[in-house]
Amino acid sequence: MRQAGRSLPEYREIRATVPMLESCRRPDLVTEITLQPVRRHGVDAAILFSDIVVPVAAAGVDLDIVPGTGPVVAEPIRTAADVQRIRLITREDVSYVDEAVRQLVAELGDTPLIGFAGAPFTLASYLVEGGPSRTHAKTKALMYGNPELWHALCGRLAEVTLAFLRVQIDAGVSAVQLFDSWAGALSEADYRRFVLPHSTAVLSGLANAGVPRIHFGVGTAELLGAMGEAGADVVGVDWRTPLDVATGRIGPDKAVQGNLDPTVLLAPWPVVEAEVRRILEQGRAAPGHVFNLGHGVLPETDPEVLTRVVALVHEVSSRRADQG
Ligand SMILES: Cc1c2[nH]c(c1CCC(=O)O)Cc1[nH]c(c(CCC(=O)O)c1C)Cc1[nH]c(c(CCC(=O)O)c1C)Cc1[nH]c(c(C)c1CCC(=O)O)C2
Repeated sequence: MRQAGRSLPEYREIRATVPMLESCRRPDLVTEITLQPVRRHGVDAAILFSDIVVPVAAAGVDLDIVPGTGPVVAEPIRTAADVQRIRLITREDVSYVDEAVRQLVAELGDTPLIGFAGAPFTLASYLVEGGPSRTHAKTKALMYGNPELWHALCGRLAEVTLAFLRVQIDAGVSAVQLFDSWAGALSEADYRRFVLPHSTAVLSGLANAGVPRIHFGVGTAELLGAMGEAGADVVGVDWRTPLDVATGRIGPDKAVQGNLDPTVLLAPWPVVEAEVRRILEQGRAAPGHVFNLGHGVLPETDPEVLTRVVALVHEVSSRRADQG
């Protein structure tokens, strides 16, 4: 998720003079920004500072990340010729990511680094719409109206994504997360027909890579089972579905990640504490639970509250470990 960064003054200071995409392409800044939440909060893992559109830009798509809006594409992808414009990427195209990951792995020591990429549907939505969309109307119109072109686009995006994740894994990340943030816009039937094959191509392509794979979306209560089938080891759950219910849908053989509502962090501490404890309890239904928010940290979050949440999660889990 766009997580800790935006709430931190030290992050805002760096970003005050450097545009988002440029900061993702400078290994020194990627390293510093990635380390900031680890230093400040003592989280158990670092998430690489990058963005889901970084590999798409490296593949030749003219785009920018506009503050307060998100990714904006200069010429949206709508035809077969447009799909051809998305090149396959090599390590050289994203050498700054390769370099940043190597630097980070050296600096982080025992703290694992999580790499990531956007999943084909969520990337396709930005590319087809030309920017963020509430309804994903143009994306769905293409999907329903020209399935052949849709599958060509998602097939190409799956190849780019797989190549991007392989670069990160070769450089040393300990786990990867595939973000299908907007998959919750689809019915399960449409998800299975139009999206699952492409997300499966990415996740199953990494089956022998030796790192755990996390698959995340928002508003995916009805899709949790299908998203688990895409081949992840861990399924991310937003705050709408309690983790024990989610485990019932995903099945007993996969871990879960989540699922604190990011807005709860704006509430008084006793409310936050009760929610964290409830989530840790309900997470016990799964064979593993990665405590996290259900989506990204809101920029107005008080960083002190985040530090306190991390400490509370550590306290509860170490007490549990003592009790066997
Ligand atoms: C959908 C999506 C995007 N980017 C991402 C997703 C999938 C996860 C999710 O659903 O949150 C993933 C992402 N983006 C970013 C990270 C790195 C981890 C982190 O620093 O938190 C990660 C994992 C940096 C970022 N990516 C972005 C920021 C904010 C840039 C800033 O304002 O400083 C960060 C830290 C920009 C971005 N990039 C995107 C959006 C919607 C935005 C926010 C636009 C806004 O509200 O201003 C696309």
